[in-house]
Amino acid sequence: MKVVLVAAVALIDADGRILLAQRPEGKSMAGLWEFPGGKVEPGETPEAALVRELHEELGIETRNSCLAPLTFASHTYDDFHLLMPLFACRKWSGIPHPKEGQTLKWAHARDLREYPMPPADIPLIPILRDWL
Ligand SMILES: Nc1nc2c([nH]c(=O)n2[C@@H]2O[C@H](COP(=O)(O)OP(=O)(O)OP(=O)(O)O)[C@@H](O)[C@H]2O)c(=O)[nH]1
Repeated sequence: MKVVLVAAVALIDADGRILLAQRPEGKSMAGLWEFPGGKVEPGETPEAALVRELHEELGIETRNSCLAPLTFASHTYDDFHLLMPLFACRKWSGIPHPKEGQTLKWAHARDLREYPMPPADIPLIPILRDWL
């Protein structure tokens, strides 16, 4: 089974809300809400991948030192196994804008269950709720 490394981040605002992005039509798992992030390229660190993805997907800037490891997901999909470290980030510059057709939503940790998420993300919800 192919193991795919994807870095994801819980961006947390001053009110303790978390940024979710809804996968656009036409992509796998369209309509589900996920944490910003993406595949780690060969030779890239998860932190560098996130700094890059946050710039590309949301138009915001952050740095490695603002990304704190929180937990991870390890989930077997039909065609690959997803290994996804989840970082927490409270410091960035700019305002997140959907640059790739996503819909963005700031959600309170207690409301996360109301957003349909990919199966790999489900075990992360109680961890975020307890941590925030
Ligand atoms: N960014 C992100 N990806 C997630 C989450 N949960 C989860 O299962 N994934 C999966 O991890 C992969 C992320 O890859 P990506 O963001 O670079 O790729 P993509 O969706 O453009 O490509 P894809 O069409 O190949 O799925 C996707 O298969 C996505 O479904 C999550 O919370 N955040």
